[in-house]
Amino acid sequence: MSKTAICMVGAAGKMGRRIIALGLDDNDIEIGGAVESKESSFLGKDIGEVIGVGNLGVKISDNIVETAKDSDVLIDFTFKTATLSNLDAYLEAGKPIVIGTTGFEDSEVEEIKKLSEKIPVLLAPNMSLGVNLTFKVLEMVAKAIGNIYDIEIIEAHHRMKKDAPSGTAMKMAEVVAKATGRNLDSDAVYCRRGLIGERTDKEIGIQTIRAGDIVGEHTVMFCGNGERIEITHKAHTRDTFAKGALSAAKWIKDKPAGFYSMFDVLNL
Ligand SMILES: NC(=O)C1=CN([C@@H]2O[C@H](COP(=O)(O)OP(=O)(O)OC[C@H]3O[C@@H](n4cnc5c(N)ncnc54)[C@H](OP(=O)(O)O)[C@@H]3O)[C@@H](O)[C@H]2O)C=CC1
Ligand SMILES: O=C(O)C1=N[C@H](C(=O)O)C[C@H](O)C1
Repeated sequence: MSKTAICMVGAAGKMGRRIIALGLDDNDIEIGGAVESKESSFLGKDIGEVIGVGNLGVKISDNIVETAKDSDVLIDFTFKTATLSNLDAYLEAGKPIVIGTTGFEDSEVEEIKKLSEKIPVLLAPNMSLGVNLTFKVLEMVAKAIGNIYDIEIIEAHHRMKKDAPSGTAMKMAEVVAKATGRNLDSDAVYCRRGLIGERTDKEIGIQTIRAGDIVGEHTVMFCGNGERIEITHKAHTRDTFAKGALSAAKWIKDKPAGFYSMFDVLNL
């Protein structure tokens, strides 16, 4: 297998740093480029120096199109407004792209899907094997008992996370809503306070915790009278997501234009 050169957009961020560090340990990956925002204090610095592994000869740039020239695949872990404002540059770069950024509204996902008519795009709110397997388990459980038992989703993340609920929690909600014939626009309840009255059968509760350095935890509860099932995934390290992003980059390198997810990479 020939090597896959990656251009990391959001290179100095928490995920960008781990993807580059693990990429350096991977014989099938090369670091082709590193991109940060126009305002970044890291511009012009070597990404290897920034992540503490010594000079790699890869300077951090704010020019996506130029930087992507030395890469096979782009990887974006930034912030939703950054991803959306970079879409034109991604099209001009013309390389396959893996997007791990979260927080997109449905209309914004449609914008990303438009890009996938021209280039291969993989969008996934969570790149871990365990979470993607959990999506499948949730579909099965929700189909079996989701219309008899109450469904609640709880997610917990570190204090620096900017979007809520997490992209993973929203995907879990989407999976159980689809499996039980519900509509998140009308049936999702994001937090409760005050004289809220009895719970309805249809609602899917989605609760958010932000605290300390929690990497990422998701629990979906199916609660009946006399018992409950809790399906939980806990990420112990960001490397779990970073490894998934690198697998996705290798997988998408030779794919035709289209809209892909981690299910395609993992054959789920
Ligand atoms: N799919 C998955 O498996 C996972 C997804 N995520 C998601 O990935 C995203 C990033 O997470 P995380 O790394 O923790 O966040 P960070 O804030 O640590 O990193 C984001 C990086 O992107 C940079 N950035 C901002 N705007 C631009 C721009 N226009 N062009 C290039 N770079 C830019 C930021 O710079 P600055 O700080 O200067 O703004 C920062 O360095 C989030 O949406 C998160 O939810 C996270 C983990 C796993
Ligand atoms: O911001 C994070 O850290 C994470 N974000 C993703 C999400 O929003 O689902 C995935 C993971 O849980 C970590």
